[in-house]
Amino acid sequence: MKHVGRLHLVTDARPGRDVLATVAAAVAGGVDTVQVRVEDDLTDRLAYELAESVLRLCRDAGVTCLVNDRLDVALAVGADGAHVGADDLPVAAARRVLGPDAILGATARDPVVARRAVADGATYLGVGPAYATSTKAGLPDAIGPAGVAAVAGAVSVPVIAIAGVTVERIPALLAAGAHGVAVVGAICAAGDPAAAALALRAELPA
Ligand SMILES: Cc1ncc(COP(=O)(O)OP(=O)(O)O)c(N)n1
Ligand SMILES: Cc1nc(C(=O)O)sc1CCOP(=O)(O)O
Ligand SMILES: [Mg+2]
Repeated sequence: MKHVGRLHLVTDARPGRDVLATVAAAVAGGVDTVQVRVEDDLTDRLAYELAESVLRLCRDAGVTCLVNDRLDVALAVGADGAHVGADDLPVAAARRVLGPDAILGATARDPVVARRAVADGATYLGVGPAYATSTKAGLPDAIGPAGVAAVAGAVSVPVIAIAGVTVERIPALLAAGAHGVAVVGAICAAGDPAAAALALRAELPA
């Protein structure tokens, strides 16, 4: 099984974004896990083709590649695993679909959901929103480092903090028990995604 990684890039696949160029730059800068996340209305065909291309970049760099939501796409391209949340397949079902060896991430915003997700087979937890974000609408209030700490203290799997993560905020998230962070805007909206990834990476343990 590949490693869960400490610096996750979640792709920003909104129209007009050059996802592959961003992924290539981010990987060069030190991203060690890429999660392919596409718009809900993107066709399966296009999601498959994008995931296949991202996976190729990841394989060349020895980086972990996960697919958000679409387990069929994850399996079809041979990704290292997938990430599911409250609107997706339940964690136990996702584990059955992916098999025992895949990396399976699950969203957990509190300790109760976190413990259940781990019992059902999650390899790691995506925990947030750590801070406010403009990247995704409809989220609950930010839980902050204290909320991340509550989840991290309840489970023994790696906790990946997500939402509003910046270079400056990483130390507080690590102190809260996060194993790593997942970002969209901090890399995808940066003028120089490779430099942005390098700066984030510098705040994380090896
Ligand atoms: C690392 C990580 N954490 C949380 C999420 C959110 O997943 P989910 O709740 O399923 O929401 P969508 O991303 O599907 O909109 C994530 N993708 N990655
Ligand atoms: C995809 C996603 N899921 C979240 C959650 O809390 O469930 S926050 C998020 C996007 C995070 O983007 P940024 O790094 O630009 O804040
Ligand atoms: Mg989801």
